[in-house]
Amino acid sequence: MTPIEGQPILTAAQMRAAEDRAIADGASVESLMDRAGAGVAEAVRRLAAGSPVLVLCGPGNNGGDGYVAARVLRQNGVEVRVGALGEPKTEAASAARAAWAGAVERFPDAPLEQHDISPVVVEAVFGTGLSRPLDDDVARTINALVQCARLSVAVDLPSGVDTDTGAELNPLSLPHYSLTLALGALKPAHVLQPAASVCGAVRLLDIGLGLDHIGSPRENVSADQVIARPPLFALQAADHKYSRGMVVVIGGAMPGAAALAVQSAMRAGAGYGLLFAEPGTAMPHAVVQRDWSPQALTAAIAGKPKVGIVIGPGLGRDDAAVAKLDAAIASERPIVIDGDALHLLEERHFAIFRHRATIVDRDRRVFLTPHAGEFKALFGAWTGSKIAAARAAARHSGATVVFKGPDTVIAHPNGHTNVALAGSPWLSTAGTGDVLAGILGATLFSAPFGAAEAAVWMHAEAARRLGGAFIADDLARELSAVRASR
Ligand SMILES: NC(=O)C1=CN([C@@H]2O[C@H](COP(=O)(O)OP(=O)(O)OC[C@H]3O[C@@H](n4cnc5c(N)ncnc54)[C@H](OP(=O)(O)O)[C@@H]3O)[C@@H](O)[C@H]2O)[C@H](O)CC1
Ligand SMILES: [K+]
Repeated sequence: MTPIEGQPILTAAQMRAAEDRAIADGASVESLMDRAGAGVAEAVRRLAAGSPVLVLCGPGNNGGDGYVAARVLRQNGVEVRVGALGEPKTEAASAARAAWAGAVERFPDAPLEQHDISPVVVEAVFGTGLSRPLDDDVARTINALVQCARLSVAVDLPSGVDTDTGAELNPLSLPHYSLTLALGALKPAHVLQPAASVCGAVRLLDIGLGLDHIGSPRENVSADQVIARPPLFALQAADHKYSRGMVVVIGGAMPGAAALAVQSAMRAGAGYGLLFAEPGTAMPHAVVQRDWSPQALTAAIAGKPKVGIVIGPGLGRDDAAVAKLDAAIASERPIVIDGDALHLLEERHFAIFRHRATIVDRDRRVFLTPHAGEFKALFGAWTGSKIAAARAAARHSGATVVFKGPDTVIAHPNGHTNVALAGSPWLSTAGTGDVLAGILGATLFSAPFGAAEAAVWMHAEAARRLGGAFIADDLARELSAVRASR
């Protein structure tokens, strides 16, 4: 079982293509299924620790994996029952069914009884081949058995989630599994909500598909990946405040939000933090404050090689805010556009696209950090996969889009897309977006690969270290330790 940080994410169609390639290279569906079933059995045997196991098998190859797992578990002395939803419909699954020497109970032929319940449930009903919602009685039976189990393991995917979008296909909400064993590669449903929550812990099982080349720069095969712990540049003896990067936060009507952003930038490692805010805003002494004017911005950054602009937190949406955004865009420096500034782009009739030549075509890095509401306002309503929506938005705008949420997706204009694992739910508190925008200002110059990925990771890591019930100010303070650990 492999942890999933840094792993590639493949859609159902990409999985089928990978399976076809492996078969063309000499593997067989049976050999892949044997490896998948044996891997599931080994993991379940260890975790079940002697408890009896119920394996639920569907009609396709996901069910085939289940029959193999049942056989291997029994060979290893585990007490196993098999429940099947109909007869196998594929050759490989039929062969696996035939090799299972025990009884096969049918479900959901009768209402559940107490004796149907098992402390350990292995759910191999549907995987990537699920094509429509589950029948109600099937969904109810699986839900009840999974909910009553002490340990529930989904084989490849929990039945009832859409592989590519992470949507739940049934109106009845799905139970949360203890563990999902992703076979061969992660799929979007393992990282996108709500399915990611249904999966519980996710681990990867290698089934011999030979996917090592995926994500490597030489191969143009799916670059979507789970964000991993990022490398950050180590400080050098000769570093000084400007070599570490200067972050300029342009604030406005709500100075507290801009203050959070600039402090976060400095605690995340920027050498110099400059805030344009209302006079008198309370701030650590290390942060330099200036009164706003476009000329003051030009003067402050003139001759400085590493300057990142963060605009949006607490900016407001009045005429003064519009003028500030225009000046920030005109500065030609890398820019993080967040919060109110995203609304200004949208209110100005998708000015991002009017501005496109100004913002993007000068080999400049532009980051848009919308949450779901801002994303919809900027790019329109979306359906289907959040990964696909973010990718289209990045291509369309020419900016890197950090589509925030419990499943933050980072999409680059070149099509590369990365997804963060679900972070702490305690991040759902006011001001944490301002902190993220500030961190991104700092990682513009400290992350050798992917400033946005590094920022999202540091943000989540600070939250993880804090535990729970923190406020955005605590998150900003915790960044010092997170940065020092990298
Ligand atoms: N990718 C690999 O290299 C390997 C994957 N393996 C496992 O195989 C599954 C995918 O197997 P597949 O047979 O394609 O699909 P499923 O087992 O998920 O299910 C398909 C069958 O289920 C029927 N179906 C679909 N939706 C429903 C529904 N709502 N209710 C009832 N029946 C449904 C479908 O019938 P259709 O009418 O839609 O044709 C199929 O009969 C993958 O997830 C891995 O677990 C193997 O290990 C080999 C290597
Ligand atoms: K399953």
